[in-house]
Amino acid sequence: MKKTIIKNVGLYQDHVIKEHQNIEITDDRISGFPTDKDLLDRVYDETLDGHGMLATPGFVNTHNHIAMTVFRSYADDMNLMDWLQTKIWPAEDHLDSDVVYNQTMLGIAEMIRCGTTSFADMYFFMDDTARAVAESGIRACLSRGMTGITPSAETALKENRQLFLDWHKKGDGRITVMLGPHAPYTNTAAYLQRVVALAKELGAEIHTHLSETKGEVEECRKKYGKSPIAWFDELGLFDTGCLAAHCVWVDADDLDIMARKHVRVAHNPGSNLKLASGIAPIGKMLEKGITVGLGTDGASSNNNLDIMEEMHLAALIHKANTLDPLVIPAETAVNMLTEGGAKALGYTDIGRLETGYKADITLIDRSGLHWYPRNDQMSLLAYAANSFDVDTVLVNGKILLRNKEFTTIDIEKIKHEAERTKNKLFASL
Ligand SMILES: CSC[C@H]1O[C@@H](n2cnc3c(O)ncnc32)[C@H](O)[C@@H]1O
Ligand SMILES: [Zn+2]
Repeated sequence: MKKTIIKNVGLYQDHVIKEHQNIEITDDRISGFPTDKDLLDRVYDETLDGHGMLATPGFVNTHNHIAMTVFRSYADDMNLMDWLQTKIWPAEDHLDSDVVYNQTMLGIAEMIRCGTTSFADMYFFMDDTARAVAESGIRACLSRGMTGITPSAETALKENRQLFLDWHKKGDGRITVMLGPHAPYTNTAAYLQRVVALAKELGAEIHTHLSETKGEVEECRKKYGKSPIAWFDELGLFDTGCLAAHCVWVDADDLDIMARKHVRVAHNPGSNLKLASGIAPIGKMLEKGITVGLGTDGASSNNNLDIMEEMHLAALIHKANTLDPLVIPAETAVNMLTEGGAKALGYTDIGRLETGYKADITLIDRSGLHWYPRNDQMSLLAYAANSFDVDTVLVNGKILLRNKEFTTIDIEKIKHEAERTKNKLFASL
């Protein structure tokens, strides 16, 4: 049994920050909030000084294609379909397991440095992604992306099944697996029905892209006479639980279906802006009680994996889009970064700093000039803070970043390998 104490820290709970608190961790879970007096006769294996810091639930990145770090700043200023069809999909044919493993390590390091403790991913060579997750100590929800209209359709189904059998609830329980049908426009009804059958057989949830662009919705209506949300609902894709990325072009009927079927949304404001996809009606989703978390999407459409930036964007763009300054207040933005994100990934004991919850914790250094004067700390966190303030990151009670230094990752090796595998991939194009 390992006992860790975080002493004298600002504690974020239910949108309230209490100063001078202690957080006790036993193995992988928060075991209490002892008083200073309690600490006098307790002995700990590890002590973290939280003086000047704010402890928040670890940040959650609900939608990523992590190994796409290799395509960072490779194809910019294009819309989604041009970007996918002319640049990304042809280049992805040249990926291999060495590229995916090393680029995943780079992405994991970037996310940990930005305070992220868990992420959802959909990509290829997911066994290598799982290996990098297991080694680095981060938490992840992984799916093999599946496109039913390509020659890889059969292999993809087999690989996603095997990924589930090999990795679901593995890596000290840090890894979960979903099924990843890519999108309505890359799949057929017959293939999606096989995905649903597999989901029911395994008890697996679904991670997909839905209603990302106006063109996607128009094409779906023309082909099937209904919206992508209605089509996926009819095919049963929401029946075992679904994490849907984007949901930009959804109407009132779609929102009703999403609320009724408990579809959880990964909101990717940076990617939606950069690919000129549009702005999702997040205020309306929240009004209907739909769970919403934040995602970066891959590093090629963002172009970084800094989830605090997504929180800032989410806190700002919806105000301008709806002309309502109250649509996403500071505490809602912070909630999407933490608890909302954790719920979106299907976690039931992650996303809050409470006794019994997993010890996924981000410590934020509040010494920067932008943290002064101390008016409203929720506002400072949502609007003024940035990821350079992240000082310490714990996942499952284990310290992955301490005083802004990695504890499990050799960062120079990661940079070298990222450059090597990028050169290898681009030489093969
Ligand atoms: C089949 S694995 C995942 C697949 O998704 C592609 N992708 C990356 N970003 C997006 C996005 O915003 N919308 C749709 N598809 C996206 C990625 O390149 C892989 O091919
Ligand atoms: Zn995506």
